[in-house]
Amino acid sequence: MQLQADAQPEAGTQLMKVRGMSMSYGFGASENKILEDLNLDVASGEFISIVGPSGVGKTTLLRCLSGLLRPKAGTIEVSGTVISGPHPDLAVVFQDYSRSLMPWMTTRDNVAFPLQGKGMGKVERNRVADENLAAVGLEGQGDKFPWEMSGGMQQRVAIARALAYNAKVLLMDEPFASVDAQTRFDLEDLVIKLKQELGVTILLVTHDIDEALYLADKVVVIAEKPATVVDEIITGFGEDRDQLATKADPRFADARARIMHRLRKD
Ligand SMILES: Nc1ncnc2c1ncn2[C@@H]1O[C@H](COP(=O)(O)OP(=O)(O)OP(=O)(O)O)[C@@H](O)[C@H]1O
Repeated sequence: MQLQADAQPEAGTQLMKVRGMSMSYGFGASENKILEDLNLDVASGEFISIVGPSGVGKTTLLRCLSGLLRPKAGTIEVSGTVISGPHPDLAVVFQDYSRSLMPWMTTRDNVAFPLQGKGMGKVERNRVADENLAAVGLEGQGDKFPWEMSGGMQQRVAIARALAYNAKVLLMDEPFASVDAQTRFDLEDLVIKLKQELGVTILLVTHDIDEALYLADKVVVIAEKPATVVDEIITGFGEDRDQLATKADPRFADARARIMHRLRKD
């Protein structure tokens, strides 16, 4: 699978830089401060999992990073440019695939649709869509409609759409929370493969500490109210990940204990 591997910036170069970011909902007496003075560095090719207590502001953080929400203070740089809204280098994959795919369009058309904005002709759009469907294990499925597919397959289509757009960073908000356990493991291994083969950078919000550790190069823990980054754990598991062996690694148990301890304090 080659796709856009060449289009990605050199691994390890800084791709996103967040400085002093604060976010709140409401104003004046009813202001609810969610995030405060949050800093984050994302290198090209890195897989970062974001964990934190329920309701702490993980989705709010991801929405700010994607440009869908505007922070109240601070800056977000993508590829050296401060962003103030959605950016072509960023693509979001939501938990609710059934609402993010358009049911009246075939899967090929769902993947190809955003490419119209890039001025690509129909033949080229369909070729790129089919290539990216193949990259997520859906070769030859382009004529199916989303409602003809399982939840896991639909989430693969949503990932293919983000890849087809040639995003440098995939921002994923609990993307596997609505599928069964085995499908979840398959999708986790799919994103590991996409990261390794395409060099795409991934930021994933999850409630699941094991998932966060299994997938990530770095786990970022956010906590407190308003929330900020309270811990960063470099997992150090390397490229070879296995659902059984990696999770049985003593470093996995140590890291899990460290995260749970940090979350219990909150
Ligand atoms: N659009 C909104 N308007 C007002 N308050 C909001 C809005 N969205 C979220 N909130 C509040 O902001 C806080 C953080 O919500 P957010 O969804 O970001 O947290 P989370 O960590 O992703 O939650 P969960 O763990 O339940 O997924 C919550 O108290 C929530 O009620």
